[in-house]
Order: sequence, then C-alpha cells, then structure tokens
Amino acid sequence: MAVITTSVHPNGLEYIEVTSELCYARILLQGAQIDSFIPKGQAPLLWVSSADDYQPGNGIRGGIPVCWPWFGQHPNPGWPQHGFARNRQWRHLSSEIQDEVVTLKFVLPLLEADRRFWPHNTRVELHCRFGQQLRVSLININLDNHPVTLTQALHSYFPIGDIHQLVARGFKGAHYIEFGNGPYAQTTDDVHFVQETDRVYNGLGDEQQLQTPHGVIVVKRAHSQSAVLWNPWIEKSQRLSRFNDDDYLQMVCLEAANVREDAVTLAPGERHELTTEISWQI
Ligand SMILES: O=P(O)(O)OC[C@H]1O[C@H](O)[C@H](O)[C@@H](O)[C@@H]1O
Repeated sequence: MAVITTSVHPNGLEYIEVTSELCYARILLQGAQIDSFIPKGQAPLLWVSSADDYQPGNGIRGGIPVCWPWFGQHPNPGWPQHGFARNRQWRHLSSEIQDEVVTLKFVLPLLEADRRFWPHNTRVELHCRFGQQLRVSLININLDNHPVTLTQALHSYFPIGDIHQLVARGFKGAHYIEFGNGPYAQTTDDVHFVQETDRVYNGLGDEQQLQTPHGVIVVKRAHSQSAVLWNPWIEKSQRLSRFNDDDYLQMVCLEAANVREDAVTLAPGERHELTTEISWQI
C-alpha cells in the first residue's frame, strides 16, 4: 500500500516521501524539487551531489531543478540564473493514489515581489507521477489578457557511473548550439564525453537513452522542442557551487526544455505542459 509522508530536513527544508510497491521518491517543497526516485528493485535514477548540504534558499545540486520562467542567464544583470522557481517555496495541492501509482501536484504561489521578474498573471504547476517510471509535467496557464513568453527546463541530473563509459543515444539529425556557437548538425546518433559539454539541441526525437555501465536510462520528452545536454568536466566543476571537483565523473544532465527560439508563447487562456518521463530500460 502506497504511503505518503511529510517531514522536515534538519536544515529546515520540508519534503514529501512516497513509498509504494513501485518506487521510493522524495520531493522538497523548495523548488518542488525531486531529489530521489528509485524504482522498486532498481538503482536510483537521479543523482545529487554529496557536497550539497540542503540549505534553504539554494536549489539542490541534483535531482530535478525546475528552471522557470527563463532558462540560463537572463539578459538583465543580476537576475537569477534559470529563473526563480527553483529557489522558492511551492505549495502542495493534492495527492492521489491509483493502483500504487502516486500523483502529487504542486503550485508556485507568485508573490508581489516576483512581479519585478514576472509581471504576468499566470499559473504554474508541477505534476509528478511516481510509478515504475517517473513522469514530471510543468504546466503553465496564461490567465492574463496579453500573450506571455517564457523559457523553461526540467533540469534532470542522472547517475551515469563513469562519464568515460557513457554513451548518450538518440541525437542523430538534430542541431545544437554550444557555448554560443552553432547551430551544428549532429551527424552521429551517439554522443561521447571527452570535454565540457553544454549543448542546447533542437529538432530532436522525443526519446534519448543514456547507456551507462549499470544499465540504460530512458529519457522521454513531450511538448519539449529543446533538450539540454550538460557535463561541466574538470575546470567548471571546480567553479560550481555545491559540487565536488570529481562529481563530473558520475553525472550528466539531460533536460526536457523549451529555450532560445523554442520559447513558449501562450495566448490569453492558453495552457502548455512540458513533460519528461524517465526509467531504467528493462
Ligand atoms: O549552476 P546552475 O545555475 O545550476 O547551472 C548549471 C548548468 O545548467 C545548464 O545545464 C546550463 O546549460 C549550464 O551552462 C549550467 O552550468
């Protein structure tokens, strides 16, 4: 029988745990950030740095940070990288259990102070479905009387065992921008990692795989015109917050996104749902 419990981390962060016949999962109310998902009998599907000490106010270095309402650096100096949703307290809306599959829904309450960054009347929710797979949807509804444009990502960190042995598959035919250069055509289906990698793909199919020494992680995307593939490699690892120097050996991010020219514009009343679904290939 699935059990849903709420607890508080010693540093003050509230989280919800799901334990069912199908999986274990944990989600922090700060950022609505899932930091653990372990399908029953299988290895963890999300990676978190052991350097992160779970301080309130900082997004956690791992799991699935929600990047919203912009991805990356904002052109306005001093605005937070990847938007403000990942550092803010979300509200738990509902829990549902059906055949051991648990669905938790969250909303980000927009505050008066947020109008500086986001002067729009929109509703943003995160729906998390914990079964044998993990499905996460970021939902935007434009309640305003003018069109609203946003960029976004579900910034998933995956445990890949050994970056030197990782093969990311399913990239042929897409194009990518890297370090502000490109677009480059991706001519091979496989991506290997030999240096810092920070690519924004578009024109990708809706499924990629991460072939690791411990199995294949399947990453599906829906209503996601872009995907970000990131490994910081040696030098950037040393500059990253809450990240060990050698963490780059064990993680990669493959993010369901809508960024750059794939920004989402919602007409008044329009709704958009960005989804990612992850699992171990059986
Ligand atoms: O350190 P953060 O703000 O969490 O960003 C971590 C990373 O996020 C994305 O993957 C970007 O493409 C990278 O350029 C960035 O370094």
